[in-house]
Order: sequence, then C-alpha cells, then structure tokens
Amino acid sequence: MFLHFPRNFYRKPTSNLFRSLFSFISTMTDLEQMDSIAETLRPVVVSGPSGSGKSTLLNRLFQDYPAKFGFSVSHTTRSPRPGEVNGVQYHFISRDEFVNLIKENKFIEYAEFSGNLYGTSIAAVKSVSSQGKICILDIELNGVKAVKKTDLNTRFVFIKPPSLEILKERLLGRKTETEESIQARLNAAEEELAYANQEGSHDIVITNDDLDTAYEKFKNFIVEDKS
Ligand SMILES: Nc1ncnc2c1ncn2[C@@H]1O[C@H](COP(=O)(O)OP(=O)(O)OP(=O)(O)O)[C@@H](O)[C@H]1O
Repeated sequence: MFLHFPRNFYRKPTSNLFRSLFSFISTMTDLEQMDSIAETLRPVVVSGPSGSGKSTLLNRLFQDYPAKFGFSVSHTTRSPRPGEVNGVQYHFISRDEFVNLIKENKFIEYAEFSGNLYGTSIAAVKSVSSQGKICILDIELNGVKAVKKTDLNTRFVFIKPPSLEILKERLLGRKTETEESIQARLNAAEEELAYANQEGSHDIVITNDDLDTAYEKFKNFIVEDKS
C-alpha cells in the first residue's frame, strides 16, 4: 500500500527529524570525542618483579613526556612535616578517618609502615584523569589484583625480566639490596611471572631485554595506545 500524505503533514516533521538527527549525530561526535579522550587517559598499572626495570622505563617516559602524567595523592595518618600541604604531598587524615575509608572500600591498597597507615584511594586515581593526565600506578601483584576489583578501567603493563638469572644480576648490579632481600625479591618474582603467564592477566607483557627496544614498546602502549 502506498500512502499519500498531504504536503504539510510530513514536511515539518521531516525537517524536525533532520534537525534532531543532526543534533543527535553531533552529540554522538562530542560523546565519541569525550570517550576517546577518556580512553587515552585511562590509568595505567605498571607491574613486574623488583629489578625488572619499571623505574628505569618510567623515568625515561616522564623525561620524554613531562606534562602527560600525574600521580595519585596518597592518604596517610602520619603528621605533616614542615612545608607539607594537605592534598599535595598527601591527604593527611586521622586513624579513625582512615579506618572508615577502609571499611567503605575506598582504597585500592593500603599498608602500615612505622605505625602509620598509607593508602591509595580510588578517588585519588580518578582525580588525576579528571585533571587531563594519565595516572601511572607502579604496584606489586596484590595491588594489581585489587585494582582489577575497582571500576577504574585501568590498562595493565607487565615488565618481564629476560630470565631470573639476569634479574638477579641486575638486582646485584643496583647495589641497593642485601643478599637476603635479593632472595625475597626472586621468590616474589616467580609468583609474579606465574600470574603474568595467565591468559588476560595483563594487556601487554614487555620483556626488558634490550632497554631501547623495551622502551619503544612501553612508550607506544602507554602514550600512543598502540597495543
Ligand atoms: N634493559 C636493561 N638492561 C640492563 N639493565 C637494566 C635494564 N633495565 C633496567 N636495568 C637495570 O636494572 C636495575 C633494576 O631496574 P629498576 O630499578 O628500574 O627496576 P624496578 O623494576 O623499578 O625495581 P623495584 O621494583 O625494586 O623498584 C637497575 O640498576 C637498572 O639500571
């Protein structure tokens, strides 16, 4: 059946339809742009065994892109030192406040050092993205697992040493560890490597053999999102 509408019947609605379609498409474009900005600002978790080269790669990245990254401000129950400003070096809070935040699951991870609690809150990480920067989290295995339980929409990079022997050599070469702490790090490394071998545990695993090659992959993944 072919319907004949009087001219005025369909004309106005059609032009309105075009107008709303146009505004819908332009809204979509804005949303897509916002989505793609949000996508490039997703926090990045960098993990890997102690001595695998995380700091070396990150320092190079921060030198190459000084304004692109931000760090979450941790919470602590310790008192501010002279010159420290609340919300800048740390969010200084009382132990009661800290315990409440733990109960409310506001932390990705927290720990106690020398009688003071320190923690990374989910809100502190989100606040970095809202300032237009990529938040980098350099954390160990338990932290990685904890981040996965949040809604942070994080990307995961694992830095892998070429072998445990080379890892040991690098830790020895760094001259920062005792024989005992090197052994503890190597034991932890085995667990981290086993986790990294599981399908889907990280978005990218980079073997840090030749530093320049590893850095190129690292930079491409984090900055240019070529995964
Ligand atoms: N590709 C590489 N080739 C040779 N040496 C490297 C390479 N990458 C890093 N190193 C060296 O290995 C040592 C460990 O690196 P780095 O301190 O960056 O490890 P890390 O993963 O940050 O360790 P941690 O978790 O203990 O802070 C350093 O002395 C560093 O100079």
